[in-house]
Amino acid sequence: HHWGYGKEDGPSAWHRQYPVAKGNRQSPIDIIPDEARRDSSLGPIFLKYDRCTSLNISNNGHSVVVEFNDSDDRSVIQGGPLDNPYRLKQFHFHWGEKGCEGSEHTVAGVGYASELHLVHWNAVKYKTFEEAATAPDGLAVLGIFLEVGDDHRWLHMITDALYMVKFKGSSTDFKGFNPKCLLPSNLHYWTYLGSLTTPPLHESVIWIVLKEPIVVSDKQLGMFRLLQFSGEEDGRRMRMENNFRPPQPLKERLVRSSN
Ligand SMILES: NS(=O)(=O)c1ncc[nH]1
Ligand SMILES: [Zn+2]
Repeated sequence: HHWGYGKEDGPSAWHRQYPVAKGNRQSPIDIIPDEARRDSSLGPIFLKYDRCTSLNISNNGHSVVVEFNDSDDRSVIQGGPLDNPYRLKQFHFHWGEKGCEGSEHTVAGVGYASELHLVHWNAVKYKTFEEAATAPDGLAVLGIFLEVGDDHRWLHMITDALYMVKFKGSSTDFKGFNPKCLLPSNLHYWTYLGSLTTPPLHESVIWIVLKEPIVVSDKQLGMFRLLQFSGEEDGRRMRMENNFRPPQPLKERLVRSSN
């Protein structure tokens, strides 16, 4: 009996199997810009992504995930709140069924249509992603909001592949993709200490959430909703949408802001 996003197995039920769901540094959160502390010691983030490290795109039953070769430092994020480079492991999306909700983080109570997460791990201090994923400074996730408007000129490279991974457990080659094409022009960000937003909800993430959303069309977002939570053999069709966790209590945390 696996976790999901439905009424019975969704975010409000996760604490039964994953008690850390009620922990002190859970994600996502509602980011309140006026309450974030502008921190001049927070430098710019640097993203060095190598197109040769992308491997495959797959449907894991919760989202669509693009995985990367993380055997060296060809694709890393560094700077900002990070003490060393963190290696890109995968990116994935969260989205809703209509334009006004679907992101995980919200900004002053307002949600976006979707949110892209680029997941990186601290390969300087830890030997494997799995080990890093349970350490308080093990992961760095870059969050990028997607808002609905014109077509995104490069997102079609992902949406064109979605028909190949319609069902849970499907995967296909996805070589030569550089996720740098999915970044907004401005890399100003908020940062805070949080967790994975899906089970096991480990409190191991330094979150870096970009202030500027990217713009994608409703048509492009609609392609994500053609994906299924369920496998090909499953009788019931389960459209993949609303795969987002709502904001969690901030507790004693401070959100910092780059300039
Ligand atoms: N949504 S998230 O980026 O916090 C995540 N990555 C891996 C598992 N969960
Ligand atoms: Zn995510």
